[in-house]
Amino acid sequence: MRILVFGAGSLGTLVGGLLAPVHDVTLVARDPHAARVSSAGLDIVGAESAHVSPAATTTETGHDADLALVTVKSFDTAAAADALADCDVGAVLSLQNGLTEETLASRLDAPVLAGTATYGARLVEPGRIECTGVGRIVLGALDGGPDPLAERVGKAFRDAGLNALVATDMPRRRWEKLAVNAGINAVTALSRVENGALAGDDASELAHRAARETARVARLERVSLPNRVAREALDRVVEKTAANRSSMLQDVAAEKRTEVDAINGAVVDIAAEHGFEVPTNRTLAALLRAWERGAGLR
Ligand SMILES: NC(=O)C1=CN([C@@H]2O[C@H](COP(=O)(O)OP(=O)(O)OC[C@H]3O[C@@H](n4cnc5c(N)ncnc54)[C@H](OP(=O)(O)O)[C@@H]3O)[C@@H](O)[C@H]2O)C=CC1
Ligand SMILES: CC(C)(CO)C(=O)C(=O)O
Repeated sequence: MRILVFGAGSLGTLVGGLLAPVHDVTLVARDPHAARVSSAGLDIVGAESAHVSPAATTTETGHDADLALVTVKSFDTAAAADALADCDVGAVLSLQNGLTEETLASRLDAPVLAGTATYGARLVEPGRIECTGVGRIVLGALDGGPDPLAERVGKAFRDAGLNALVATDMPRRRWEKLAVNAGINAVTALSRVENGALAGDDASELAHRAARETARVARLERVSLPNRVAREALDRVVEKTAANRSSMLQDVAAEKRTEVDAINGAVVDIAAEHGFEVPTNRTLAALLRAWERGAGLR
């Protein structure tokens, strides 16, 4: 399969690198990373190890591919979609956090698949990517149900040895992940604690409230996500990732823009479309945006 990875930073470089031994992979990345991969190849270290040689470029448009993986941060999704509109791609799959697929689908003619990724990735230096945890990629039709395209993509990923599952219930899975991220990411970023600190603390009640509100909005969107399921999913992730610093906490610590707009902000916006108020998500989003403005990031 000819696979274009649009936005090959941490996650995109890892997934593209793992796909490269079997597929024709092109990383669209920034220099000096793109130049280094082009000239000397890519070292994958950590929980996976390999030396691979995908193509790498900073050129955003004019590509021809069977599949485009979108791995830019959620706030760069619209720009990525506009660049992909000037490529010839057969299908698009987002592996991002937050609700980004709708932005892609509204700007692109190619079919857009939904995806979630729990692999951990960190770009150590140009040309060197660390796999910090072997997770799973789950993908499927954006509206749910069986999908031959998703099956083909899932098989292509598994052929390269990736842990990939094709699911027929992506709407529920996306909203469940959103509920987890709405609770854990925002609360850990604002209180500067590891995920495990949410267990049994006052802050855990706040995270649970954000997740419950998200589940309620999911149901308004006709996605079956009971509050209990969202709460249990959050508790499970807190337990399994207790030592993790959430991606949003890492962003805040590095003074980088966060993905709040596609997480808590998306919950607020979609709730508003239904005339529904989500005070916890609204407060968390307002605080994170205030911090971003103060840090000159928006
Ligand atoms: N890292 C991880 O372990 C995981 C990440 N995710 C999700 O995956 C997504 C990506 O995260 P992550 O990989 O960590 O983020 P990164 O910031 O490491 O990677 C995104 C990369 O895309 C680049 N980029 C943006 N626009 C362009 C463009 N037009 N042309 C070329 N390159 C571009 C960025 O460059 P620049 O910064 O210079 O703009 C950056 O290098 C997020 O939604 C995240 O939540 C999900 C699971 C795990
Ligand atoms: C699951 C969780 C909360 C793990 O830290 C995550 O997705 C993130 O940090 O973005």
